[in-house]
Amino acid sequence: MDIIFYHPTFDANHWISLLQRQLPEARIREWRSGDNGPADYALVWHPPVEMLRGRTGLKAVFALGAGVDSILSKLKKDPDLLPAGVPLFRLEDTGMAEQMQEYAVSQVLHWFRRFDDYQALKLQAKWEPLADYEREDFTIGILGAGVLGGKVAESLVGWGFPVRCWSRSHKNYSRIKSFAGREELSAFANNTRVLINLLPNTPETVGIINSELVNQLADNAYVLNLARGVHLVEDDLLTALDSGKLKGAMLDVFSREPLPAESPLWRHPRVAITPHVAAVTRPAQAVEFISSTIIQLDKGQHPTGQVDLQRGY
Ligand SMILES: NC(=O)C1=CN([C@@H]2O[C@H](COP(=O)(O)OP(=O)(O)OC[C@H]3O[C@@H](n4cnc5c(N)ncnc54)[C@H](O)[C@@H]3O)[C@@H](O)[C@H]2O)C=CC1
Ligand SMILES: O=C(O)C(=O)CO
Repeated sequence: MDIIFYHPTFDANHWISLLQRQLPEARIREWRSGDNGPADYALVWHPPVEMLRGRTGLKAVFALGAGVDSILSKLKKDPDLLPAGVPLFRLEDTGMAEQMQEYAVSQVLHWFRRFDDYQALKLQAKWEPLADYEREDFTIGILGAGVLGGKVAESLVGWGFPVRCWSRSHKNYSRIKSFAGREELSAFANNTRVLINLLPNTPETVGIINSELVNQLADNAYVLNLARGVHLVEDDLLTALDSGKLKGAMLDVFSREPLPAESPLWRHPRVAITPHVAAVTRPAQAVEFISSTIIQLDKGQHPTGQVDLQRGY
């Protein structure tokens, strides 16, 4: 079996040696421009069109991340980016759920324990104990209840918060309230105090965190955007922060990355920012998932993780 690998920044040698350990029989190489040699599988991130053009003999292409929005948006502009009929797989969890849980739980607890208020008081040298927040007033609403959103929901239930999620179809959770479809979005938003976004970027989800949605949240709500910048209408967020509807926001992703220095988000006192690091690809776990998927495909099985190109995730 021949495997080609391309990533603009990852250490290809490290990935190839991890893959070789899992798939000792495979011939694995870093793809470079001009390489038209044989390939059964391709592992890619931001691949040049030349890499996969016409490779209809591939058994699968693996995206080296959870979100496939960038590859699908480039595919719309250039249908040669992926060979027709070849399945595209994405990473499912591979260590990202744990990272998302760490991020979401730590920030929810930060807001719940009013560390944002105490930081503001500290800057005024004020010693002032504040009233505690109650968990029942701290409903967490998670947009997207997939591989990552589902795990984040479970961890917040473990901390005793009321948790609800919103997805395309209803989920059968015992302690998480499930809402589905546009018709239930308002009911989901109503009384949500912390809105966490873990949706994929598709034409249906772009701009979903806008004034209309934010105005339906509980007063003094918070927004945690962990998915993609285009989900959030940044001007609407700033308006809601300045009107007092929102108490704070923590953003990991932005419609333009890196976030330009002139963005008012950098200077807003109630906006916290991280540079798209909520959950990064972990090579060893990703390689384990990819190798096991390859083995299943070679046996004619139907592993999970295949992207539905029509649905867009
Ligand atoms: N900030 C970061 O570092 C990272 C961000 N991400 C983002 O997180 C996203 C989610 O990842 P996974 O949980 O693995 O995806 P997933 O595909 O397992 O879950 C997606 C969820 O969104 C729901 N959904 C999709 N379209 C919908 C619609 N139109 N209406 C209602 N619900 C809808 C699905 O029902 C599902 O519950 C990725 O697509 C990626 O953009 C992923 C990894 C790292
Ligand atoms: O895997 C993804 O989709 C990411 O955003 C990685 O940072």
